[in-house]
Amino acid sequence: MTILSLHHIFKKYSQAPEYAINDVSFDVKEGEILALVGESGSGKTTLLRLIAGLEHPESGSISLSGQVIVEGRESVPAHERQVGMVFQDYALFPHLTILENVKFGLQKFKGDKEKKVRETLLLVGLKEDFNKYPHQLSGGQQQRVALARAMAPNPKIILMDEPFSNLDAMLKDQVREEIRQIIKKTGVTAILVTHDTRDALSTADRIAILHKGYLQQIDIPKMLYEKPVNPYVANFFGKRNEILATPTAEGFYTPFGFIKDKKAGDYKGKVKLLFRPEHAEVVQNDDQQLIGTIFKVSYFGDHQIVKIADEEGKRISIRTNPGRTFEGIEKAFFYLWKYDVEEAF
Ligand SMILES: Nc1ncnc2c1ncn2[C@@H]1O[C@H](COP(=O)(O)OP(=O)(O)OP(=O)(O)O)[C@@H](O)[C@H]1O
Repeated sequence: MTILSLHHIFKKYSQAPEYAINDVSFDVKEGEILALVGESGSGKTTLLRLIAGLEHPESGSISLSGQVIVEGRESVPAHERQVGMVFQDYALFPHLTILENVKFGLQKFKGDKEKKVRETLLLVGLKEDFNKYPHQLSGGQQQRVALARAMAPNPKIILMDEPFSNLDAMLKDQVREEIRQIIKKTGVTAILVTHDTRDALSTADRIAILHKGYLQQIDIPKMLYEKPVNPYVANFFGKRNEILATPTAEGFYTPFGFIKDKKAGDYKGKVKLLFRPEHAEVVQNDDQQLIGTIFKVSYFGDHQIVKIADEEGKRISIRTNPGRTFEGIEKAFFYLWKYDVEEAF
């Protein structure tokens, strides 16, 4: 069931020459985790603030839980929207204890506040002394307190702005998984803003990609990765290799050799063959169609990237398993098992 709907939202800041948000529409389902991704300035934070009621659009409407909260310039004030916010720097009050910080979010709560605070802190996995102050906690623990404070009043949706950006790389992987589990356990709907594609891919059920205030695509991670609707989306999740090729009725001539493919007959001018490093395979047998010079092999623990150059020195990258050795090997045979074709000019 849909819990949040945005319809044709436009937002322009008064001093800015361009719209920060351009005709953005999408729905979020109940219990879903949606990641808003995009490079700096793409409009992620603006969109989050529009949903929270901290900014107002020029036009468009937003509904939350069946209630229209924004209709053009008319809107329900932020504090009446039942939206929980987790800020990038957690925004915990330094002079309040963990318990008091979470209790602060419950000012309008009618029941036993103390009990609710303790229940929520346990829910987010905090077993610490609740009378500690924020500075006595690790980054990951502070984030849980911020999440508990946002969740305690039972909001309809939780909005998280760059929730993982203050954590170091080691902690990040663990915290991402924990936060996802907590959100899923409670069944709350969440939108998180991130510029890190790994955050989005590992935490979200669906991902929305923004570029210059325009929504490019919203879909499950696999679809964004495998079926990007445009080159911007395709390149957002890691660069793709490009090989310039000449099509014939039988296949594509490339600087690395000939690729048999009847599909080539559909093209007239030069084309680009686009593929990700994991969509090609380096092989030992020399009856393969493609060959190049090994330029560099980089080891990353769980995989290796082999850079292969054509005669002019133009390189492509192929991912291989970490056990392969390339010592003393000059030439590599490879094939592409999946690629897109685009007209080159
Ligand atoms: N208060 C403001 N006044 C004027 N322009 C603003 C304001 N806030 C944001 N903008 C502009 O609106 C656009 C979108 O900004 P926004 O902060 O939403 O992007 P973002 O994707 O969240 O970026 P970042 O990842 O850097 O936080 C940018 O061009 C930005 O310069």
